Amino acid sequence: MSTPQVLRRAGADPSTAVVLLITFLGALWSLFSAAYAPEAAMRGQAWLLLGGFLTGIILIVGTIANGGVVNDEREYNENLVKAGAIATMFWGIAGLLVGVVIAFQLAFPVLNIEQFGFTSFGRLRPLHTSAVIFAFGGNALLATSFYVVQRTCRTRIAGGIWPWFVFWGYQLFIVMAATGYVIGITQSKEYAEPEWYTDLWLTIVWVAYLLVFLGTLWKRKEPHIYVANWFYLAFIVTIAVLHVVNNLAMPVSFFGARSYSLFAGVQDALTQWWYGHNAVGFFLTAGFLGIMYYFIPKRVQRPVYSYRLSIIHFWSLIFIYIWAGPHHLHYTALPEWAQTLGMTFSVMLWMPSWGGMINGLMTLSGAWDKLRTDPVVRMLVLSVAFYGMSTFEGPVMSVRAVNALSHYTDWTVGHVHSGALGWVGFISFGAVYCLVPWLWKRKGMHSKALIDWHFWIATFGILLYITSMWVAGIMQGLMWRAYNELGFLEFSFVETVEAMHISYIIRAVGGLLYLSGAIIMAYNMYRTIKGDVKEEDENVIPQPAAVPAE
Ligand code: HEM
Ligand code: HEM
Ligand SMILES: [Cu+2]
Repeated sequence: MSTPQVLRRAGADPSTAVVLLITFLGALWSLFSAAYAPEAAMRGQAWLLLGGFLTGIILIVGTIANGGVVNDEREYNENLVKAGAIATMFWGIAGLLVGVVIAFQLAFPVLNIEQFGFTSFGRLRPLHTSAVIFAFGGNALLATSFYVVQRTCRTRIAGGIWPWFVFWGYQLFIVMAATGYVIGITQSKEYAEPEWYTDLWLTIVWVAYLLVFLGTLWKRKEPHIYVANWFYLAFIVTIAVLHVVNNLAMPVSFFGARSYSLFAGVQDALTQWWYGHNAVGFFLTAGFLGIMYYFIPKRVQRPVYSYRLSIIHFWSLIFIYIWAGPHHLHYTALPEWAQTLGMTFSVMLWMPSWGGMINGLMTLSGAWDKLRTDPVVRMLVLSVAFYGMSTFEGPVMSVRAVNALSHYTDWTVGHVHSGALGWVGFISFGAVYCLVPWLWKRKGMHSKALIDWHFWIATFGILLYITSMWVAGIMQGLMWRAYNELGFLEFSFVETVEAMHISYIIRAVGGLLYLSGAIIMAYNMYRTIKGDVKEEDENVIPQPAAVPAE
C-alpha cells in the first residue's frame, strides 16, 4: 500500500462535512421544536436534544480543527470497540436496575409513587425493555461487530469519522427514546415506542452503520467472509427493514411529538408483531449468534465444530424466522390461516435453532476441561444452553393449544427472560470479559474469582426468575380458565393477582442477584482497565497483534 493512503486523515475527507450537516440540521430542528412544539413535554425534551446536537457539533468542529480523525490504515480502530464495551456495561446496569425497580413495583404497588408520573410502572416498563434490548444489547452488538469485522477482514473499519457518528448517534438515540418515555412520549407499539422523530434519527444512524459495515467487508484483505459477519449483516439489514416499515407514520405537526401510524386494526397488529417477533429473531438472536460464532471458538481455541452446519444454520434461520410473527396473535382477529402459518413456521424454527446450539456447544469438543478452569467459557456455554432452552420453549408456546394457556400470563415473561438473561445477557458478558484484556492489553481480568462470583450469583438469579414465572404463569392461566360446577368462573381476577404475590417477590430477588453480578463485573472491568491484574489471574487468550496484514 502506498504511504499517502496509509495515514489518511478523516478531517480532509469531504464526508465529514456531511456528518456536520446532519448534526446541524438536528440542532436546528430541536431549536424550532423547543419553540413551537404543541406539547409541553416535547418542548422540554427538545432543549435536551439541542444540547446533544450542539455537543456533537462542537466535537466534530474540534476534530476537524485538529486535522481530523487519525485514520491509520495499519491499525485496527480499537478505541471504538473500547467505547462500545464501556457503553455496554453502563447501559446494562441502568437497564437491569430499572428491571429490578419494576419487578418490585409489581410485587408492591405502592412503589409506583403516584405523585410522580414518571415513576409509574407504565413509563418505567418501556424504559426497562428499551434499555436492556437496545442500549445494553445494542451496544454489545455494536462493539463486538466493530471488533469482529475488523479482525476477520484483517482491515481497519471503513469510513473515517462515520463509525464514531454511528456510536455517538446511537447513544443519542437511546437518550432521546428514554427521556421521551419518562415524560410520556410514546407511540405505544411494544419495543417500538419512540415517536417519529426518534425513529427518523435511528434510521439515519442505522444506514450509516450498514454502510460502515459493508465498506469494511468491501476492503477486506481476507478473501473469505467469516460466518459471524453474515449473522451481523443479517441483523443490520433486517432491523433496518423492520424499523422503517413498522414505524411508517404521519406526524401531526412538523415540530411536535405525536404521529399516526399508517396501519390500522389487524393490519397494524400484524405489522407490529412481524416487527416484534423479528426483533427477537434478528436483534436478540442473529446478532448474538454472530458473537457466539466468533467468541466461543476464540476463547476455547478450537475451530467452529462444523462450518457447513453454520451456513445451513444461517440460511434456514433467517428464512424461517421471518414468517413466525403471527404466533403473537393467536385467538385474535387475525385470520386463522395466518395464525396457523405462524405456528407452523415457529415449530419448524426449533430445528435451525438447535442446529446453531449444537454447533456452539460442540465447538468445545476436546476442550471440555475449560468448562472447569475458565469461568468465561462456562458463561458462554451456559448462554448457548439457555438459547437452546428458550428456542425449545418458544415453539411449544406457539402451538395454539398451549398458547391458549400461556398467552397473557407470566409464562411469557419467564420465556422472555430465559432468553434475555440467559442467552443475550451471558453471551454479552462473556464477550466483554474476552474483549477487555484484549483491548486494554492486559494479561487477564483483574480477578478470576470475581468472574466466578458473577457467574454463580447471576445463574442463581436467572433460576429464581424463570422458575417463579413458570409457577406464576401456569397457575395464573389455570386459575383464569377454572369453572365451578354451575359454569361460573371459579376465581376473580384479584384472587389470581394475590396468588402470584410470592412469585413476584422471588422474581424481584432473582433480578437483584442478576444485577449484583453485573455490578461485580463492572468493578472487575474497572480494575482491569486500571491495570491491576494479579499474576495468578493471568489467563488471557492469545490474540494476534493489532496490525492488519498489508
Ligand atoms: C435484573 C434483571 C431483570 C429484571 C428484574 C427484569 C424485570 C422485568 C419485569 C418486572 C418486566 C415486566 C413484566 C410484566 O409486565 O409483567 C420485564 C419485562 C421485560 N424484560 Fe426484563 N428484567 C430483567 C432483565 C432483562 C434483560 C437483560 C432483558 C433483555 C435483554 C429483558 C427484557 C425484557 C422484555 C423483552 C420484557 C417484556 C416482556 C413481555 O412483554 O412479555 N429484561 N422485565
Ligand atoms: C425458536 C425460537 C422461538 C420461538 C418459536 C418463540 C416463540 C414465542 C411465543 C409463542 C411467544 C408468546 C407469544 C404470546 O403468547 O404472546 C414468545 C414471546 C416472546 N419471546 Fe419467544 N420464541 C423463540 C425464541 C425466543 C428467544 C431466543 C428470545 C429472547 C432472546 C425470545 C423473546 C421473546 C419475547 C421478548 C417475547 C414476548 C413478546 C411480547 O412482548 O409479548 N423468544 N415467543
Ligand atoms: Cu415471536
